[in-house]
Amino acid sequence: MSTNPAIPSLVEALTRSDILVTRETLDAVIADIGRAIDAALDGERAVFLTVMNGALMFGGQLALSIRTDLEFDYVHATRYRGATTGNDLRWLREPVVSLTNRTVLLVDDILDEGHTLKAVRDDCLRRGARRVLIATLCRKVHDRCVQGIQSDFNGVDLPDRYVFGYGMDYYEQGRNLPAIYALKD
Ligand SMILES: O=P(O)(O)OC[C@H]1O[C@H](OP(=O)(O)OP(=O)(O)O)[C@H](O)[C@@H]1O
Ligand code: HPA
Repeated sequence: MSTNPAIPSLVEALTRSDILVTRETLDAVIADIGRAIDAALDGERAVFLTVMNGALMFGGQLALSIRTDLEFDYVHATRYRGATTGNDLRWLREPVVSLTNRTVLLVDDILDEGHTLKAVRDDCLRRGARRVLIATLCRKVHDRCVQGIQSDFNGVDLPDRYVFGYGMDYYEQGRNLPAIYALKD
C-alpha cells in the first residue's frame, strides 16, 4: 500500500472497482493463445518481444504456453507513465536482438488507443522484421483506436473503462493483482 498522499490509493480504488476477468478465465485464454501461436509459427523460431512493463505477467505466462522454441527480447515504451490517460510515447529501451528477416511476436497487456503497439510494430518493420504478429491479453472496445493496428491474438475484449491488474497498473500500483479489475467511474 502506498503511503504517499500524492498517489491515489489502490485500496480505495478497489472499493470502487469490479472484477472483470478472473485468473481462471485468463489461464484458459492464455493457453488458447499459446496453441494458436504454435499453429501460426508452424515451427519457426520467432523473436518474442515483450513490451514492458505491462506485459510482464502476460508475457511470462504466454511464453510457457508456447511449445515452439523462441528467442527473447524486450522493449520498454511508455505512454501513460503512471497516469490513467495517455501522453506522448517515450522509448526507454529498444530491441537488442537483430530483427532482420525475423518473425516478431509482439506481446503486450492491452491494446487501448493503439499508439504504443503501432509505434513498436512500425519500429520492428523499420528494423527489417519479415512479419510482426501481435498478441495482447486484452483490448478495449471503443472507437478511438488508431487506424492500421489490431491484435492477431487476443485474450479478452473489455469495456471502455480504466482497467488494472494482471500487469496493468493503477498509478504504478496493482500490477500483480491476479485478475483484471475496472474502475466504476
Ligand atoms: O494502446 P495504448 O493507448 O497506446 O495503450 C496501451 C499501452 O499502455 C500501457 O503502457 P504504459 O504506457 O502504461 O506503460 P507500462 O507498460 O509501463 O505501464 C500498456 O502496457 C500498453 O503498452
Ligand atoms: O485501462 C488501462 N489500464 C492500464 N494501462 C493502460 N494502458 C492503456 N490503457 C490502460
